[in-house]
Amino acid sequence: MADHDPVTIGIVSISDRASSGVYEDKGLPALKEWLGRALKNPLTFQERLIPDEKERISATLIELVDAGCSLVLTTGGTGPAPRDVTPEATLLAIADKEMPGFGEQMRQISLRFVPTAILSRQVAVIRGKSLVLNLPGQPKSIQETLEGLKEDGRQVVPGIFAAVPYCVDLIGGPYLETNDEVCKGFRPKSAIRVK
Ligand SMILES: Nc1ncnc2c1ncn2[C@@H]1O[C@H](COP(=O)(O)OP(=O)(O)OP(=O)(O)O)[C@@H](O)[C@H]1O
Ligand SMILES: Nc1nc2c(c(=O)[nH]1)N[C@H]1C(S)=C(S)[C@@H](COP(=O)(O)O)O[C@H]1N2
Repeated sequence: MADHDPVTIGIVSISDRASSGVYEDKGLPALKEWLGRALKNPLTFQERLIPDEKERISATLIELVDAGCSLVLTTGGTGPAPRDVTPEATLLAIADKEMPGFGEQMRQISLRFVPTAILSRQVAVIRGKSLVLNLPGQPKSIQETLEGLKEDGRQVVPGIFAAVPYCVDLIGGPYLETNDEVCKGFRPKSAIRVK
């Protein structure tokens, strides 16, 4: 059976300059492109491009969770600069639970690409039936963190997305199915849906 659960995904680009038109936003296109390649499910995106403002970020994340997004991905605003407040907006205002493994793994992956990876304070949280993940702002970091590092086709460091489908199962969301050549989602055998 080729049917896959439909899924609504919130994608949020957080950048003062992209949201005010100083430069073109590359975060939302990069997120859509990668998720479209990685998932077999029919996808609906809810897109937002907003400045680095804590209240605005929290309100946007809450709105997307309330709109039924099973997954919400942010990009940008995770660094140490005064206006980088995405982790605070994600944690303090909207989290039911923190999921520290995602941020830890992202920094491990990113260290294979840039030594400044440790400057990214990204977090992941559960709110209701939604998983909210912060990614760094550099557009190329989206693929790097979601997909991990491959060398000669071999997965050297797993991307964080490998753990997303099972996490979404556990919070009562749709059954996400990955294109394994992009990113192989991992589930324990007992959680694999029989076709
Ligand atoms: N949404 C985006 N679209 C295109 N490029 C971006 C975007 N966000 C970040 N970048 C690029 O990545 C770099 C580092 O991102 P960072 O989030 O630290 O930006 P920033 O210096 O805080 O500024 P801003 O919030 O105005 O994007 C930026 O200088 C820019 O070159
Ligand atoms: N994979 C990856 N992670 C990365 C980067 C990158 O280029 N690739 N840039 C780093 C840098 S320079 C910073 S300052 C932090 C925070 O970035 P942000 O404020 O754009 O979210 O992410 C880090 N993580």
